[in-house]
Amino acid sequence: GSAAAATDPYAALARASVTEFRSAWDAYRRLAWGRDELRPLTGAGSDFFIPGSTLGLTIVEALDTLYLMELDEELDAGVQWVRDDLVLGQDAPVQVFETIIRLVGGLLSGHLATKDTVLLDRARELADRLLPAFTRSPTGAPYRYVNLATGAVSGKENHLAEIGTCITEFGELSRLTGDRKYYDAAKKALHAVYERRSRLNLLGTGMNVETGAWTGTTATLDPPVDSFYEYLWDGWELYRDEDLRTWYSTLTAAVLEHLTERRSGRLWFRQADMRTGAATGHAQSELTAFYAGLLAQSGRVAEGEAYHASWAAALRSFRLPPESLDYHGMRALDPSYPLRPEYVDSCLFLWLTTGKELYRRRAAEMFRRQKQYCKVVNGYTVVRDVTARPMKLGDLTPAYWFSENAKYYYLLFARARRFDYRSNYLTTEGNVLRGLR
Ligand SMILES: O=C1NC[C@H](CO)[C@@H](O)[C@@H]1O
Ligand SMILES: [Ca+2]
Repeated sequence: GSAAAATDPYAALARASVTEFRSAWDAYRRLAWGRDELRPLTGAGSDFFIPGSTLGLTIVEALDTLYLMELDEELDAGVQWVRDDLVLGQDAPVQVFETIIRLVGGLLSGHLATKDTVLLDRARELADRLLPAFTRSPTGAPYRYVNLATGAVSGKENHLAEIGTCITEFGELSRLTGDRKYYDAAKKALHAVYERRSRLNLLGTGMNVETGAWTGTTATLDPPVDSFYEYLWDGWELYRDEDLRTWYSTLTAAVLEHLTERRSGRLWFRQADMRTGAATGHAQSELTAFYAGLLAQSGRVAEGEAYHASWAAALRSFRLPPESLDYHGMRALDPSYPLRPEYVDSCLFLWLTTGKELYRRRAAEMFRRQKQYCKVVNGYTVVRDVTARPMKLGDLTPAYWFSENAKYYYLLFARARRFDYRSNYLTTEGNVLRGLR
């Protein structure tokens, strides 16, 4: 290779990131092609959205990763499956949030990568089937489920992340189709939550979308709230909607005032009563590790770096991040590791924001541990208990692994020719909506 390759310490990791992706992708193609997800130990497929049916989840989630890795034959096979075999009008309820971030987002990034208009048509058809969840809601906050064939809605008690994580996928659809109804529905949902914030500008965890009553009054960054905050900032970043920046700034100031906790010099985010601010818990989900990247992207670089350092310290106690930990004693509350991407998600965006090699080194360490503990004959599998020796493995390759982990490692190590490292946007599911070349 060129002289540069000889001196690039990440060239080997770049090649390895593609090799590891292919081990899982080839196993999926061989054993579960067209199914939502792969069970790598049993070598079977599994259903994510509708029992006994498929929406081709892993194929749709992998489309832009295949494009970035220049695996164009594989990409063509995936697009062909969407054109020939993806059936959307299924007479069954689907979870609106998961369908938007995974399928609408995956179809849109696949369209932006390939310019294939069928992928855009499918994204629009799917969004039109999901819209009744928003338009039938008295508050504008969407119902949790909608039947893709009949438009029947259900699940009036919904969570904040599920209510508020759609404005970038829906906004992109409005931009590409010229129809603002998608953006407007997503913004109305965000506002339905924002206008019910407490006097302290704190939010709860869930809402009755018919009455607007809070169903959970604990203020937290953990799921099921997490990406609500992410999409306020992202919506401002993509569409320069001043309302979204105001809502993000107001709510983030309250989070930093009432939820930050320093423990043994480490920065964490506790649970509190949304009305009084009184501390009510000190658990921390691994999913909240995304917040380190969001803080840095939204101008709070020091806090973002400090928070990522807390998770790097946690990784020195645990070989893989537990799903949830008690940061008062660094005890695993949920010892599973379902191949979560958030720690590496933040490595990528802290590296892009600060330029510090530290974040590529942390990502490389996580890549090595994922390979050491989660790699099996048919690709990668989840871990049921990271504290057991040897680790107890589960039997699933989550579709987000193809859209997130694998993509983030590649972008961090490979100097991807098809990615604009200076100007880009990735959704909470890792779908690239800006910056594909
Ligand atoms: O925002 C999300 N939450 C859960 C998954 C990854 O942990 C994934 O669907 C997405 O990143
Ligand atoms: Ca996410």
